[in-house]
Order: sequence, then C-alpha cells, then structure tokens
Amino acid sequence: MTDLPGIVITGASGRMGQMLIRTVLDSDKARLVGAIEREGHDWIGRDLGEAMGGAALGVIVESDPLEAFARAHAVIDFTAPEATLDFAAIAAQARVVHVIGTTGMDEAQIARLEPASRHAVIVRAGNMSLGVNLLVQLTKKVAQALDEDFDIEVIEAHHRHKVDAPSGTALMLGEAAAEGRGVALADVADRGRDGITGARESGHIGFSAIRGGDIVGEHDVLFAAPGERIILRHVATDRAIFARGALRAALWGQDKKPGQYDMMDVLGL
Ligand SMILES: NC(=O)C1=CN([C@@H]2O[C@H](COP(=O)(O)OP(=O)(O)OC[C@H]3O[C@@H](n4cnc5c(N)ncnc54)[C@H](O)[C@@H]3O)[C@@H](O)[C@H]2O)C=CC1
Ligand SMILES: O=C(O)C1=N[C@H](C(=O)O)C[C@H](O)C1
Repeated sequence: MTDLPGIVITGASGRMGQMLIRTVLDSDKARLVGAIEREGHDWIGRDLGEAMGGAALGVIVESDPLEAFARAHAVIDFTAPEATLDFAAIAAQARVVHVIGTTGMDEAQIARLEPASRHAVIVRAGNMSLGVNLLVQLTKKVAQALDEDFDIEVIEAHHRHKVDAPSGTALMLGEAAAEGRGVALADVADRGRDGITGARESGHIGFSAIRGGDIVGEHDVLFAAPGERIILRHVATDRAIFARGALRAALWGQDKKPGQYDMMDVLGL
C-alpha cells in the first residue's frame, strides 16, 4: 500500500480540488499524501476529510507546498495561473511530476514553465478528459478535409464561477482547427465580437463563451457552409472525467524524462 505513488492536491477546497481528492482516495493505484490551499484559507490546519464534511482522513490541509511536495511522487494542480507557476518551480525542485489542469495562462506565463520542465515532468492540458482529447483529433481531421467555404466557430458553455474565456478546451479546439487548416490560430482568431464588427471574414475561427448556473462544460465546433452545417460536440456532465484523466497523467509521468507533455501523450492519441 505505502509503495503506491503519493499524490498532493493543490487547491484542495476547489470544485476540482475536492473531486481530485475523492478520485485519489478511491484509487487503488495511488495514495493521498498532502492537500494544499492558499495562505489564509480557512481549511488550513484542519483535517481534510472533516473540512470536506466527512470523516477524518488524517491529512492536514497545509499552505506551504515545499514540505508536501518533498514527500510526493506527483502534484495535481487545478488552481490559478500565478499559483501554478509557483508550484511548477517547487515541483521541479522536488523532482515530482506536475500535472497542470489550470487554464487561463497567457503565452508569457506558459513560457515561464520551461525552466521547471528541464528538471521535472510537466503534463499540462486545458482538458484532461478522453472525450475532449478525441474531439480535438476529430476537429483537426474535419478542418483538414474542408475548405474555407466552411466557417469554423467554437462555442463553449460553463458554470457562472468560471473566470477565464475562452475556455482552455475551446483554445485547444481552435488550435486543432487552425492546425488542420495549416494556419496559426493567432492570425485568424475572432474573440469577443461586439458592435458593428463587419461581415465575418473567410478563414477566421470564431469563439463564443456562455456562462451560467452549474454547467460543467460543453463545447461545440461548428463548421458552417452555405446549405449545410457540421457540429462536433462534447458535453461534460461530471467533473470526475477531468480528475480521472489527471490521475492517469500523474501515474503515466512517473517513468518519463523531464519535459513538457500533454494528454495526447498520456492517452497515446
Ligand atoms: N484541464 C481540465 O481538465 C480542467 C481544468 N479546470 C481548470 O482548473 C482550474 C480550477 O477550477 P475550479 O476547481 O473550478 O476552480 P475553484 O475556484 O473552485 O478552485 C480553485 C482553487 O485553487 C485555490 N488556489 C488559488 N490560488 C492558490 C494558491 N496560491 N495556493 C493554493 N491554492 C490556491 C483556491 O483557493 C481554490 O480552492 C481552472 O483554471 C479551471 O479552468 C477545471 C476543470 C477541468
Ligand atoms: O473551469 C472549468 O470548469 C473547466 N475548465 C476547463 C476549460 O477551461 O476548458 C475544462 C472544462 O471545460 C471545465
């Protein structure tokens, strides 16, 4: 039992943090060795199980990642961009696998992961589910097959608490569509239309974000041409799909060389 890879979860009280904790506790392939929350959070110093409203687990929620990462084999991190960058440096120091689910990182922030990835395995994906990663592949193939008569639009919907847009998944799908077309997404992305925008440009890839209620995550890739439309869709109804993917990535990373990987590598897609 104690030989199983030890996992630390950051952002322990969050929507994904709690789902990840349950997923690790239910797994016979890993064990939970730490739970981290931000400094000042009212879960710090409390037993994790009791803080989650259940029985004591004997794991105390901490704010200092240094000590926790030192006793772990992997850190699963679904928090916020600047927190994730701090965790990457500490995971690299501890030489533990860092699984990053955090979205909303800009290009400059993503570039700041590079030094850490020279010392430790980083697996990062805007969506850790098998279904979405398959949808990414399908999107690339469909975009490759169609010409610019087909306008590509990525439409996503999430719960009212989500702070970043477009979603990490929408950007993965946009990148896949652009790659299929042989163009750079940055050159063709239409994000946030408002007012007199002018007619839609051929070859552009549009993004629309819906926010409301408790929607877990829904993504459509629309290919619209005169007379016909193709819609590729993924609907997430349970955050467990992301947590299962993240744990799989943490275990997959155990025997890999330092570097940056994604879920395509983990799933072999
Ligand atoms: N890649 C994927 O498959 C998925 C990614 N996400 C992403 O995961 C992130 C978190 O999402 P949610 O759980 O819904 O958000 P949330 O707001 O419920 O949880 C975030 C947690 O991180 C904690 N946190 C923030 N800064 C911290 C710090 N410096 N140290 C320790 N903890 C810190 C917060 O206190 C909070 O508990 C978002 O970026 C979201 O887009 C969410 C679902 C799936
Ligand atoms: O914030 C969320 O909830 C989700 N975020 C990810 C994203 O930005 O795509 C993945 C999933 O859709 C849920």
